[in-house]
Amino acid sequence: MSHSWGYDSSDGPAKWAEHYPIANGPRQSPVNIIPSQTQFDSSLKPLKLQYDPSTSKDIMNNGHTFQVNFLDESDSAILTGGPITGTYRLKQFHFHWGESDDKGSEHTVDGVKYPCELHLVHWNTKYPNFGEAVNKPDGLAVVGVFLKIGSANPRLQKVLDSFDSIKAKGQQTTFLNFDPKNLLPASLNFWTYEGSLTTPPLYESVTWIVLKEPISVSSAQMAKFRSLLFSSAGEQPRCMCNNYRPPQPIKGRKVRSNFK
Ligand SMILES: COc1ccc([C@H]2OC(=S)NC2=O)c(OC)c1
Ligand SMILES: [Zn+2]
Repeated sequence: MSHSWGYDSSDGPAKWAEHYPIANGPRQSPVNIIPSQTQFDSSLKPLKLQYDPSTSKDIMNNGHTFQVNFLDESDSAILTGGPITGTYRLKQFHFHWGESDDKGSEHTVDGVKYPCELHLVHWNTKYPNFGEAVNKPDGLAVVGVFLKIGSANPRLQKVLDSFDSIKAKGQQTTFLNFDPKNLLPASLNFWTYEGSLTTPPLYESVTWIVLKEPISVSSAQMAKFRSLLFSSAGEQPRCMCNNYRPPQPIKGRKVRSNFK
């Protein structure tokens, strides 16, 4: 049975290595991206995200974040191009955020934290399913999108409106006809590097594709993220926030960009 973990001082990122020694591995995520130390790679292909809103299924509070799950039995919602070879299928997306607007993202840029970071999770169809792909070195491709405080983002509204139904851990509700393409910025300029899951089991299975351009979120919308709970219904309520891992050592890895 997997060991319970969280984000408090008693069970958070500083303690994960006790039960998940890969936490100190060679390709851990997130990392601090230092643009002046990244390398432009002209061989990187344009990123191609072909999503199908009819594949969105439900939205759930898993006790660590909330995630929107997608039907992934066919190549309806796929990621191709960029740094990856082959076809990766969209499985879910979720977010990480802080207790205040000055922190919350997992990746940082020149040490700058954003209030929130979106992860669009895709698995390599060379494997039969997500469960088989999740621990393979080329198993996953996660597109990371920063959220920056500004005007309210109407494209987040359907997600925010579902929060009353998934306030507590384990709660889930139908979430149909949502197009995650609407959560992407105008530019698909990206940084890419080889990394890992950012929570236990911390598998070193992720090709990271972090978009340079953030999308907007208002401070009021961020406050709604913080209305969710880590705790189950009936338990002492614990605010779902600060569910981010800090940047990990780069350990000689190169971060490449598809832009100059
Ligand atoms: C079992 O599936 C998992 C488990 C953990 C993660 C974490 O790794 C990243 S990245 N964000 C997370 O919350 C995951 O995301 C792809 C998928
Ligand atoms: Zn994540």
